[in-house]
Amino acid sequence: MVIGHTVLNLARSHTNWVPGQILTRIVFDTQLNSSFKCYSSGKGYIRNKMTKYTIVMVRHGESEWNQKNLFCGWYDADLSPKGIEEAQAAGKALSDGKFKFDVAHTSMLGRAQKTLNTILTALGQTDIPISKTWRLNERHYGGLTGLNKAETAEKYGEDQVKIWRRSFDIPPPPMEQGHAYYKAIVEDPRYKDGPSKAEFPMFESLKLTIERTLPYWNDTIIPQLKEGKKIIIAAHGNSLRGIVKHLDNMSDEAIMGLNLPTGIPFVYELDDNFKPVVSMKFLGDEETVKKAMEAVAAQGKAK
Ligand SMILES: O=C(O)[C@H](O)COP(=O)(O)O
Repeated sequence: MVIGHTVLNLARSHTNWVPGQILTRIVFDTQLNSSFKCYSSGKGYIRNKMTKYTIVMVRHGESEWNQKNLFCGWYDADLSPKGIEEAQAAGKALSDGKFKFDVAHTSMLGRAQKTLNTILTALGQTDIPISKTWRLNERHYGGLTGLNKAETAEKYGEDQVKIWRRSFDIPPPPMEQGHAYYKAIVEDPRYKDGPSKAEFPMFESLKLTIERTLPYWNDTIIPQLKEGKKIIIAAHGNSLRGIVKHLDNMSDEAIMGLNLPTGIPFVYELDDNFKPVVSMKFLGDEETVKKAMEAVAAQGKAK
């Protein structure tokens, strides 16, 4: 059975699970025809590697541009009312799970920062240090920024939109100087300390996104984990997909099938080599997570 087989392979590659303990985890379907499958077994598997570090990540709540189904990227769209509710629910889930954090990391974009603040408010932890970095920004959607995803699929075809949205290394077309949002992004004073002119993207594939996100993971997040800090990252669909791909050592093909839902926190437990002992454990019920992932995947369908 494909699902069980996939779980076993993923599990073995991470941790040499052995039978005996209940485990529920999200896995990726090898056929890539749906965003993910859930697997839960009464027999399950015990990990024989120890969790040394725990880190929580969350994609921001629904933004106004998610709600309108527009390619957003580095445009600073606010949270929609539903996105605020999602952020509040994320805070409640973390509070119910008794999570506490020492530090938080987020992007330069308001939707991620607001999600983080809403969560920290729910946890009574608004006083912890918050680091903001462009390296956790959403991938830059280039010339597609501001276009409606469904209309773009009607015009260029769903396959092309899927390539733009989910291929590993095929970028969207660049954002030209005359683009409606060029100035709003390039001249935004929040970027005065970086990225440099040379680093400032005009488009990004997932590969390029990972190339600027991973240095932050390696040089900032990992050292803090080593210091014993409890960390939450509030960021974006594609900057987080990059981190997930790295942590789970997913192939360029497999990552195409992953669509992260808005506003549902997920937990990674890592061993002493920063390899996952538990991958992407969502703080939400399976059905809700599954539906939310499918809805993200469907944004690129023609109407
Ligand atoms: O930038 C955007 O439009 C979204 O936040 C992520 O979009 P995607 O799911 O189409 O990659």
